[in-house]
Amino acid sequence: MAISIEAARSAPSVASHQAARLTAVDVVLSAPAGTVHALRDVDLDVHAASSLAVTGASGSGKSTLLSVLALVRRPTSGGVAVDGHETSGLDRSELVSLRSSRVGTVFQSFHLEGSLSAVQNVMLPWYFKHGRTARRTAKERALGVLDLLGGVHLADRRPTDMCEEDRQRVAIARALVLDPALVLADEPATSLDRDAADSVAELLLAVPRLTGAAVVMVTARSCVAAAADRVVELDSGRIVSA
Ligand SMILES: Nc1ncnc2c1ncn2[C@@H]1O[C@H](COP(=O)(O)OP(=O)(O)OP(=O)(O)O)[C@@H](O)[C@H]1O
Repeated sequence: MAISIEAARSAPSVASHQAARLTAVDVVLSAPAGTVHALRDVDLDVHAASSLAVTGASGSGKSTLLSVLALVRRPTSGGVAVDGHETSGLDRSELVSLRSSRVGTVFQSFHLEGSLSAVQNVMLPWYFKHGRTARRTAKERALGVLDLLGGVHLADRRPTDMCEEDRQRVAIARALVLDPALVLADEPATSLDRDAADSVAELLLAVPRLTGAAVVMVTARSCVAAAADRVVELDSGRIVSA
């Protein structure tokens, strides 16, 4: 049985706290010509069940911000909390565990497994977390999320037999299958034509309403940013408008 929109809405809620919180975050990176201050004194609350667009010129720190939120890059200084969990005291395996259970990521180039059907792709994070023991539950959950995103008809198709918009629909479903508090997307529609890009952006911006997750999306398109609940603009690693 597919999971309905109502069931997804009643999934564990993050409403009692922020989906993510950055406090005075600095990221300093080593570069051949010296050091680069990729993020400077960034304070940011990502509210549960809301969408946030991140904009800024090339090199302003957008991808670095997402990598910090994804718990992939530790800040040089400052605090990061995801879904109410402070991360500064966590070791690498604890960070990986928090990321895999509470953060979903949507990649520009989909990163779907071509030899698997859509529903099998969506089930993958479930298998990594729970093993193959709960196969039936995994499939029900995957079909439910595909249904939620208007993609249940794609379930048995392989990524190679779909248009790019539908591939990204499947990739978004995969990002949602473990019911994350936070979904991150770094320019998720760059490789798509304008109409498909709009549909993908629309779908991502609907996720907070559909599942209660917060969505943080890097976008260069002002119309997409304007459709988000909030916009932050970065300039040389600083938030210049929020
Ligand atoms: N691995 C790295 N090592 C050193 N410097 C880096 C590294 N990654 C990014 N930088 C630098 O950090 C700054 C911020 O980069 P970042 O990729 O976060 O910006 P961006 O806004 O996402 O840019 P773009 O829109 O071009 O992807 C830039 O000056 C960049 O050159």
